[in-house]
Amino acid sequence: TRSTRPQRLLKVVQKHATRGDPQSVISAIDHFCRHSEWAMNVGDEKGSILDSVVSELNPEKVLELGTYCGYSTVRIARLLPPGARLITLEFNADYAAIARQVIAWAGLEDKVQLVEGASEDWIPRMKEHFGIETFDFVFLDHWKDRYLPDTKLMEDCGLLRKGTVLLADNVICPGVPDYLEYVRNSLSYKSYYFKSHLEYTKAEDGLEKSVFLG
Ligand SMILES: Cc1ccc(Cc2cc(O)c(O)c(C(=O)NC/C=C/[C@H]3O[C@@H](n4cnc5c(N)ncnc54)[C@H](O)[C@@H]3O)c2)cc1
Ligand SMILES: [Mg+2]
Repeated sequence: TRSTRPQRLLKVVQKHATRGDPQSVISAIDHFCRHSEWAMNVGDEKGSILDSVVSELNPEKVLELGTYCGYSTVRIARLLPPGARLITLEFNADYAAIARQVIAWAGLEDKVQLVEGASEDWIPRMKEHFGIETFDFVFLDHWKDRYLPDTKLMEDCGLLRKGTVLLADNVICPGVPDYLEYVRNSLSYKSYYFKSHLEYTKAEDGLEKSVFLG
């Protein structure tokens, strides 16, 4: 039977990227998605904004919701200081299997813990299962109707501290209206919109950076 797009993306990484070189993995995926098959990675343009937010923050404890093929996982993990940890949640077993191999090809498996399961099941278990007190940085890029409930769940589980940064992909396209309304109107967040484009296209999209105020 025909291969899947994530399988073809992994093949491109293994053919064109250099083992242990995260930038070559990122470039191989971006070239494939721009010239062969579009895929829902955060992409190079929004990815540069993601890079700048991570570099400025230098986070020790990072959570990513929605691994997909591991593109943003690699983007974030490559910038983390030694000893820092990224936990990424992915409930599709096929995508998780591809992402593990992409992350390994980039040589970042020591910084990344890919957990196969649903965010709503694992967010409440972060403290007892992973010994996480609070996260410094959270990247939201999973199903768009889960951004708001999962943010409230992280608040309720005490996983956010004064200064924790949430960065949400796709706040315009596909759009997350309920999440935007919440972080932009809640007294518990200071929110900023980074205007950009939907990955590999000319359509408008953007990232929303929201700082939890405690
Ligand atoms: C109209 C329209 C359609 C599509 C686009 C294009 C477009 C552009 C984008 O950047 C996008 O991020 C998306 C998008 O839909 N992303 C959803 C991404 C899900 C991944 O996360 C996984 N997952 C989903 N919920 C959970 C969950 N609870 N726990 C654990 N993993 C979860 C899934 O298993 C997938 O691996 C779409 C633009 C406009
Ligand atoms: Mg996205």
